[in-house]
Amino acid sequence: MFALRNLKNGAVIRPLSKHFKTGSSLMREISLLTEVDDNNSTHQMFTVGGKNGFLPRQEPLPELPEKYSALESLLQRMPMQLADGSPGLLASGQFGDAVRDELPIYDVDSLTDQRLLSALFRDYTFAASAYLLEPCDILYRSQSDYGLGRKVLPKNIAVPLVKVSNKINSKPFMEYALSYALYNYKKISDAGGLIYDNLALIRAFAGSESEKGFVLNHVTMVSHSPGLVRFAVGSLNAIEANDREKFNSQMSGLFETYESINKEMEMMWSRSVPEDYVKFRTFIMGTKNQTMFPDGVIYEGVSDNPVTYRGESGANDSMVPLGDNLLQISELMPENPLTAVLRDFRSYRPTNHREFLDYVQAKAQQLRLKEYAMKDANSAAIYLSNIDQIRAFRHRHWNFTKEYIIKHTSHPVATGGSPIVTWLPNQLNAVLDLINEVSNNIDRQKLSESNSVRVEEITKRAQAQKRFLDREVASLKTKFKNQDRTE
Ligand code: HEM
Repeated sequence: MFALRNLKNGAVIRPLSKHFKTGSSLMREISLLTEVDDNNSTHQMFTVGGKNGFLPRQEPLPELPEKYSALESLLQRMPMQLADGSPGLLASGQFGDAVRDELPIYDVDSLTDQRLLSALFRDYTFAASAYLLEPCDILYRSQSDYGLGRKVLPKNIAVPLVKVSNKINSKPFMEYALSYALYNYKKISDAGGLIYDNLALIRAFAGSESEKGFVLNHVTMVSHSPGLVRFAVGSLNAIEANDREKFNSQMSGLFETYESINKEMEMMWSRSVPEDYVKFRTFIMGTKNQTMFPDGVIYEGVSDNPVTYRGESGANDSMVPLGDNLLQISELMPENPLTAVLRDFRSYRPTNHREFLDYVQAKAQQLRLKEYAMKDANSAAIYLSNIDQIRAFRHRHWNFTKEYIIKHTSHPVATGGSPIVTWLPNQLNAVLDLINEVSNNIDRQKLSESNSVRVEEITKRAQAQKRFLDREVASLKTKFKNQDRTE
């Protein structure tokens, strides 16, 4: 059995149970583990830990076993451009026919090995998205219009996909962590680290350098997340022990980790060319709040009732939500339909991530992290610096969205189903407002010299960005329709 102790280096948090509820008295139920039983193949792949952070606890399985060779072969021949430069099935619009002709209904009933189940989930979701969106991609390439997707997911994908999803507790659709990004990398050299030059993609739609850069840049950012997990838990523990010095050092560690993540994010510009993004983006679109699927999708052999799901999106990453929850930003988001989308996004992630984030949110509320930070001017400055890192992330991210998407398409909805010009600014605005509020409540006289300069810089920048953002969104709203529509 696992020992329930505090999180330390190398620890994982137990795949949480049906028993978890948010509420102060139930906090202990998410007791943190100190030992990983890597040999236990029935433990889910995504267990948050001080060693692996938000990445899977074992490297993703890069290739399916021989028994699934028809699926493996389809996925290897699928990308627009294959490794040798020749066109794949999606380039000629032959993927759908190949699925119908070649793919048996694999029996997955007896499977319990989570590493294999996760690989099958990744691969069936790739096949499902390619199948459903292939007609949209063909039309978009000639007319910059997505038209309609396929309405029925055939049973040779739908049936095993739903079964595998149930076994790993996810929705039966392409997902950020479990499919496209965080379960889609392999190391080139086993001995090497999780750095960009040592990583390759397992599956792809376009097969281009830009798609590789887009996906793997997420992975290299998330490779810093073990620090986030350790410092977040450390900050909460420090408040519980009323140890201000430790609180400040843990929050400083958190700040430095976010800074490294933001620095890594900046590499996106050189690793993935903005003009290329719309070429593979079609395949990561969802079926919810998208014109391509006005009636949803029927999963043949599963149910006659159509279903819809949000598409793959970094919005399902856990690093920024961790900051939002720990720093008590989440509860300050405005109550509006856009914020409801933010909450809905949070259900599209591995269960253990979700439970960890819920835990952090409830614990930060219970311990009143913000209030604790604000009681001491220098703690407040470090707290503000962390909020500023969340701002830096959202600000750069908004710039990505303008350069990679808004400049190249008039489609009004992002892959996750959020309105393209209002949703991201909704959260960025809330963070800018919070910076203003926190900064106004810091007693500047009590700050060290360096913290004084830091607070001043952060405040001025946030005020300037706020003025600019408001004008920018007002202008963009005149060009994009239905930007208040979220369902
Ligand atoms: C070219 C690069 C990128 C583009 C064009 C882009 C685009 C978008 C868009 C349009 C959304 C809105 C949600 C939706 O899909 O409906 C979104 C959300 C989000 N993406 Fe990205 N993204 C990029 C890179 C990244 C990276 C590298 C990360 C790192 C993990 C990331 C994390 C997020 C997060 C956390 C959100 C939610 C933002 C919030 O809570 O305010 N994205 N992204």
